[in-house]
Amino acid sequence: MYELENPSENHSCPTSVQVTGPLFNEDAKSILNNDALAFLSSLCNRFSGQLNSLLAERKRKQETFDTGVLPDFRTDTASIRDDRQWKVADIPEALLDRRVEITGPIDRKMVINALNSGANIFMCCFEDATSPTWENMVNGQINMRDANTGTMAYVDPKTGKHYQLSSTPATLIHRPRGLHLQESHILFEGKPMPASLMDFGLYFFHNYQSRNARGQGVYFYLPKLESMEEAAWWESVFDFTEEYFSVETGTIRATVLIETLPAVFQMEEILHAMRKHIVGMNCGRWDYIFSYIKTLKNHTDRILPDRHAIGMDQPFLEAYSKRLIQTCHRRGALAIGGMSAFIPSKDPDEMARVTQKVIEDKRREATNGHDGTWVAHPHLVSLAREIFDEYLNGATNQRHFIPDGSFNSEILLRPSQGPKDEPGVRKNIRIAVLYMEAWLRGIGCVPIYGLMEDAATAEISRANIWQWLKHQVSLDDGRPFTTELFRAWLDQEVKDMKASAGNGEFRKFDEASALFFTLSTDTHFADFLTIPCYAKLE
Ligand SMILES: CC(=O)SCCNC(=O)CCNC(=O)[C@H](O)C(C)(C)COP(=O)(O)OP(=O)(O)OC[C@H]1O[C@@H](n2cnc3c(N)ncnc32)[C@H](O)[C@@H]1OP(=O)(O)O
Ligand SMILES: O=CC(=O)O
Ligand SMILES: [Mg+2]
Repeated sequence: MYELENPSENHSCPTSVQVTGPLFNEDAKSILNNDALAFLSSLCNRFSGQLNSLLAERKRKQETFDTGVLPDFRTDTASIRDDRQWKVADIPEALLDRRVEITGPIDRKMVINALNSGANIFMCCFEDATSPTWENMVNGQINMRDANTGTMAYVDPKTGKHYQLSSTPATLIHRPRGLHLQESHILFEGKPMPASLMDFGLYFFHNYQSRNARGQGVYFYLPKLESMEEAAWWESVFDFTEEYFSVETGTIRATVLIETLPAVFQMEEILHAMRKHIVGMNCGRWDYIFSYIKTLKNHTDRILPDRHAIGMDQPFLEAYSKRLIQTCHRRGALAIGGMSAFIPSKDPDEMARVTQKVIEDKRREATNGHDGTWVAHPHLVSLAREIFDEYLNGATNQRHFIPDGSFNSEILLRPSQGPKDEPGVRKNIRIAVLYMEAWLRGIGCVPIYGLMEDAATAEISRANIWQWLKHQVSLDDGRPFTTELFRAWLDQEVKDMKASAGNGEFRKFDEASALFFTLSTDTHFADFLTIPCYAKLE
């Protein structure tokens, strides 16, 4: 049994938790009220120590991969995989039809636009698409609260345009920050609290009643898990929370992103560990590609070619998608596809190309057996819906379909071929610097060269460059890719970008390029670029 604190009592502020960020308005004060802080304190008290051990275990595993060991299926959990009987809990009605899911950052206008977009689901992203300034994170919670009570409205100060929620909004799913991130504006016992617990805890605290009033539970997308132990940790957080607030087991429902290479070898175990709360898994393809590079960074036989040559038709990615579908459908869970990063263009020729790319991607996913997919922009919702409608033929999902094949470790790890050239390096430099520059200004998702770029996609550019430098790969024209060459190209590109950006707009260029140079040339590969960037955020 847990020691419960009654949430209806008016707690005084728990001394173990200290808010150091400003409570900048009445809404911010109400989000961080004493009862909410008491709950955060209970979560930290019970779960932050375990979280530190899980993060230490990630490092330990990575050290073995760095010595040349390859990820593989676990022998100690074979009985979970071999037992054909168990299934995940029944999926609630509100989460059965997920043909189209729009994702987006947490600012007020975007939240309203996404909820009104006609998609089945809106995955509101506190992770890849958000730069976690204190103001962004607190405002994000205010927006979530108002979205769930249905009272959300907004007037754009630039255009005067008025926004309000439609009567049939998408179902809201909250994506908290990953386990690796901390929130430096809330201290638990004097140290920054786990960001995942802050986002999860505040979202649950402020929304479980309004969601219950709509006849729905509280839904989460969980990012960047690496093992069944991490899944079991989340399951305990859910059990604890449901007991703390005296709500039914299964009030919380989660969809887990399979977006790390270690996790693809433990999908059944993750479903099993979370079987009371999990409803599905999602192919978070961008972080997955990043994780492939990161996990295998020392393996010279698996260096990835240029980022732009890595599409879902690569054998290792095709196998990942199909194995995820096979695993989910066998266990009664949904298998959601990933994000095509193409975004609409005002140029008709470019728009025709984008449309074709998105159609190809969504067709591939529907044919593989996914139950639904992600889009990055409201204008792509109907395109994705038409394709899934066509393939699902009137049904809301295709859980009955189980792809054939063994999708073993050989194919999941199969090396990829493709170009390694100067234009690829230069593009990676530009994307990484432009993205980090925006992030340092509090913007977590930006359109760059017709693609949506967020923390996951920018990581691929950063990791591509680090890996090529570490191994001094030979470019296709025969030149070794050295630090000197990189420095010269980085300086040229930054000069160019500054010139075309105009005065004042890109205030953080120098900071971003200095950080990027260090991240790319350091002998130690930083686990996530957002960790050193966060230290510079405010
Ligand atoms: C790898 C992953 O993790 S994927 C998941 C995380 N990433 C994301 O969620 C990315 C989501 N997409 C976006 O953030 C945006 O589409 C961007 C930043 C790429 C482009 O945004 P913009 O430059 O504003 O695009 P654009 O000018 O075409 O927008 C047109 C309208 O659509 C809205 N819009 C665009 N994308 C979205 C979105 N994802 N959600 C809600 N509204 C959106 C804009 O707010 C704008 O609204 P307005 O006409 O009322 O002003
Ligand atoms: O979160 C999604 C991804 O592709 O990364
Ligand atoms: Mg991701």
